[in-house]
Amino acid sequence: MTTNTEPALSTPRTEPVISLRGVHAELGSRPVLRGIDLTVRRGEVVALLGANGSGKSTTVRSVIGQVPAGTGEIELFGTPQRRFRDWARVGYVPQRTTAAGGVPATLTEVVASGRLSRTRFGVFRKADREAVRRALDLVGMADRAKDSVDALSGGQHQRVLIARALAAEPELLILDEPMAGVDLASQEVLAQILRQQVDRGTTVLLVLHELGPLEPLIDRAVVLRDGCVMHDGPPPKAVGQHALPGHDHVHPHAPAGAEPIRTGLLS
Ligand SMILES: Nc1ncnc2c1ncn2[C@@H]1O[C@H](COP(=O)(O)OP(=O)(O)OP(=O)(O)O)[C@@H](O)[C@H]1O
Repeated sequence: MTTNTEPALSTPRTEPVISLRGVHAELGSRPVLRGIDLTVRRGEVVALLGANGSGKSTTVRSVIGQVPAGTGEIELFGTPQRRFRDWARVGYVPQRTTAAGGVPATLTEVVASGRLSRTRFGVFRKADREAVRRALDLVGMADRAKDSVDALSGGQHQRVLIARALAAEPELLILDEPMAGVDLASQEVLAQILRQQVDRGTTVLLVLHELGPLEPLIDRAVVLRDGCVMHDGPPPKAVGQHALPGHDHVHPHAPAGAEPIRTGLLS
């Protein structure tokens, strides 16, 4: 008899939740993604990094079908994206939007819109109303449930958008720069919320400019440049732009007006 002390090959973590192979995409007839390979496995927290315009948002938007992929393959939970219908399993927090988009709405109404995918014909049952309340509670905004989203700060908006994504109790969370325009205190709150989700086994793909307070959560960093993957591996260790591989660097003895020395991945 043999005793198997190795983890089973079928451990949930090996299951790809997102899989992109050779993905190309064009926007305005300009190639923006030029052969992206990216796999995110169940339970992983993967940060997508890169300079402005390197294709991070386009990559996540292609995953959720907002940008049509030209060539290449995209799979979600092992199903080709064009056949994937189970969108309630995916929570998405877009980049730099306000929760209301100019439409008067309460926090509950905005968060409830994220639950629609779990309802039958848009009818909210008790379990759905509870899920909405729970999502607001998770982001610490339950006491503001009936307030208008117009009255929120940038960090609070972001929390509501995360609650909207959490309302469907997704297995995969995709967040596009969740920390952008968010004050430090709210960043800590957002990091705490994400930590709870990760502890529950939620898979996370997030676009970041720098790791910041999320650094301890990140399993892997994928760095893009000009629509290509430049690095896929351990996240950079320290916090801040200077810690990221490849920040632009002007040598102290360089002549005035000299071009920055491009040191690597993020330039
Ligand atoms: N709708 C569009 N039409 C044409 N080009 C676009 C469109 N959206 C984005 N682009 C271009 O595609 C490239 C990649 O944009 P994308 O938003 O994916 O980059 P990013 O890495 O997320 O940048 P940032 O960090 O500034 O958000 C950029 O050059 C951008 O100008």
